[in-house]
Amino acid sequence: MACANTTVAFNETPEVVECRGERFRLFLDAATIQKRVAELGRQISRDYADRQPILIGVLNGAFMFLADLMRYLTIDCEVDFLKLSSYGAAKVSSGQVYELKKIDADIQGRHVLVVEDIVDTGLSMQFILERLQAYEPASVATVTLLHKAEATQVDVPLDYVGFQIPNKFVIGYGLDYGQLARNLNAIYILEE
Ligand SMILES: O=P(O)(O)OC[C@H]1O[C@H](OP(=O)(O)OP(=O)(O)O)[C@H](O)[C@@H]1O
Ligand SMILES: Nc1nc2[nH]cnc2c(=O)[nH]1
Ligand SMILES: [Mg+2]
Repeated sequence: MACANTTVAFNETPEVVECRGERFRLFLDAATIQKRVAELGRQISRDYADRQPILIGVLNGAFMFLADLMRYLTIDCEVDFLKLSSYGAAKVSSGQVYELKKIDADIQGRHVLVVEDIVDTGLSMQFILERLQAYEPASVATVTLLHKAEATQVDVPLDYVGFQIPNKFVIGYGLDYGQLARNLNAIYILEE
């Protein structure tokens, strides 16, 4: 099944998808993802029981994970977004992080949860954490659905991690390949 020019309905999870001429194999199915996101939601709700955090989603990749995670939070919370770009259309990080949109919310004195789809080299998360400190939040914690520990080059604190994954390129559930494949309901890994 191709994701470049074929519609994959939200309830379909093929074993293999083709995107921009590359084959990807099913790695984390929708049920597995939802179960883990629910666990993270429960854990964050417990940890923030006496606080009202603001979730900062990192566009574009984190939009789907953030939307699901918020629905598993049983505490009052707010949301805002910033937008970065580092991967471009490639399968490896450019090593350069660009800020494409700043946050709008005033986070001074607030409890911030940075929500990422993936921490790979760690350069995006490092850039975000440095930027956010300037706004003097009361606390900052990080949430990432995926972590490629083998690829992480910098020391960034990760407070909530959904899945540790191998150092391979993945797509789906918000993660793109040249802007495509974000709409897949599961996560697929590059076949080499
Ligand atoms: O740890 P790193 O090596 O910095 O990589 C992680 C970042 O790369 C991807 O975003 P990207 O910049 O490709 O933009 P996108 O979110 O719009 O897909 C991903 O969504 C993370 O934000
Ligand atoms: N789609 C995608 N984006 C990334 N950004 C950093 N790592 C990855 C990855 O493995 N897949
Ligand atoms: Mg991103």
